[in-house]
Amino acid sequence: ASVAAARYGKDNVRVYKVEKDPATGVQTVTEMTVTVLLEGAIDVSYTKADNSVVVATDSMKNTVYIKAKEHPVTPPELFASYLGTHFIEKYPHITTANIKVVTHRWTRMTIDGKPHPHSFYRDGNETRNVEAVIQKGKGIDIRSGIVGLLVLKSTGSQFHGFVRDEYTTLPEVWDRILSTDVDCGWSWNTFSGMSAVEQAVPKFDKAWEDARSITMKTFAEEDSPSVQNTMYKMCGAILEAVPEVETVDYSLPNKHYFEIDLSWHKGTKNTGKDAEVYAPQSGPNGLIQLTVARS
Ligand SMILES: O=c1[nH]c(=O)c2nn[nH]c2[nH]1
Repeated sequence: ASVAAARYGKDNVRVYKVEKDPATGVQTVTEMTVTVLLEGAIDVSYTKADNSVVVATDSMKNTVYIKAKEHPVTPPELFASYLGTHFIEKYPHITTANIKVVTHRWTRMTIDGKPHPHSFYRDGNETRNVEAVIQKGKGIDIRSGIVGLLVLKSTGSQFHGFVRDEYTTLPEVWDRILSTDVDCGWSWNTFSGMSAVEQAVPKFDKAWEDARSITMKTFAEEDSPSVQNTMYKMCGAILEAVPEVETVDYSLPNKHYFEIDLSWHKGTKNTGKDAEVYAPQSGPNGLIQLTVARS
C-alpha cells in the first residue's frame, strides 16, 4: 500500500476583524470562516508516525489569526492568497496550501435613513466564498463564489418539451414558480504569485458584484425555459463581464413548489391558472450543474 493523496489542516477557523476609522468613527466589520489544508512531504507522518514534518493544525489556527492581524482580510481572494503563500514560504516541505475563506454577511444598519457607524445585521445565509490553491513554483489558482443566495420567482418560468415515455408523469408547464439556492463560482486565470494577486485586487469585489447582479437580473428577467438554459446565460454574461475569469460554474437545486388540488372542498379551483396556494417541497429536488469555459 502507498499514500495516494494526503492533506491536513484546520477547519472552521472563525475570524472576526474590525477596522476603525478614527477620523469618522465609522467601524467596518468582517466575519469569515477559514479552512487550511496543506500538502507536501508529509507522508511519513501517516506511514511512520514521524511528526517531525507536522506543522500542528493548532499552529495553523494561530497563523490564521496572526495573518488576519497583519494583513487586510478583504477582499477574501487577497487574504486567502496571503495565508496560503505564507505556508509554502515558511515550511519548505509544504508545497501546496488549499485555503477556503467563507465570508458571512454583516450588512450595515440604516437608522433613520442614515448608515449606522457600528451596527450591522446578518443579511441572510448567503456567503461570499473563495477557494485558493497556492502551489510552490506554480502560482495561485483562485475560485471565487456566491453560496446560499436563495431566490424565488412566482412566474416567468416554464418547462415543456421534455422526454415523455412510460416513466413520465410530470405535466408540461408554461407558467411555474422557480426557486433555487445559488451556488456559483468563477475561476480566475492562474496568478503568477502574490504581486499578481495584489495587482488584481480592484477586480475581485467588482467581479463579485457583477456575478451577483447578473445572477439576479438573469433570474428575474428571463422567461426561463429551464434551469439549464437560464444558468447557461448567467455563465455567458459573467464571462463577458470579467475578462480575467476563465470558467464560470453553477450548481442549482430546483426547489419545487407543488400545486394542491382543492377541488374536493366545494369544488375549490386551485390548479393551473387558478393556483394560488402551493406546497413547498423539502425534497426530492432537481439539481442542475454546469461549467462554462471561455474558449
Ligand atoms: O428546469 C428544469 N429542468 C429539468 O431538467 C427538470 N426536470 N424536472 N423539472 C425540471 N425543470
